[in-house]
Amino acid sequence: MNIVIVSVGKLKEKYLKQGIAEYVKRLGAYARISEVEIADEKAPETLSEADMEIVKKKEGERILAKIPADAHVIALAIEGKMKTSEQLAEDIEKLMTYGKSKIYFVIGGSLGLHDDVLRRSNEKLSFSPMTFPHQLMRLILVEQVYRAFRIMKGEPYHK
Ligand SMILES: C[S@@+](CC[C@H](N)C(=O)[O-])C[C@H]1O[C@@H](n2cnc3c(N)ncnc32)[C@H](O)[C@@H]1O
Repeated sequence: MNIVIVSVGKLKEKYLKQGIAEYVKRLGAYARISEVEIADEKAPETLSEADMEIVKKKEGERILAKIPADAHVIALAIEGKMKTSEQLAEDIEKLMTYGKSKIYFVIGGSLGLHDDVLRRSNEKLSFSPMTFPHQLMRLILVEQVYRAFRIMKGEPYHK
């Protein structure tokens, strides 16, 4: 299974880099995991609605250019569907059973994901109704994907 995490913007915080690197290393025992960083557009607080749309559109085009046609795309979106960790594990296992070998998780930038990306996605996954910073979201996601593989394999994982 190839897991790709596509996210907008460069990861800056050292503590996040270390945390993500640790879970990527652990996940390596179960799947091929890679990260793709998309350049972000400047998004000052003063942007009009139309300018925000342009920012998201440009970032969205860059995201879509990285996604192959046969990928199963899971967009992270606050308004998406919430799942338990066990459900995520079950869903990844089902995708593997149905021969889907590429799962692309997509995390938006500070303004979120453009509708074109949401339309391309096969599902929208929410981690809660709260808004998380996109860089922190990467760490939370990679931990949950690792947890999913541990659950799938029936291996012990602290609750
Ligand atoms: C700072 S948030 C963007 C906030 C933006 N106002 C919106 O509504 O999408 C950046 C990205 O992190 C991800 N994200 C943040 N909180 C999330 C949550 N609770 N569930 C799923 N994804 C989330 C989404 O991919 C989002 O595009």
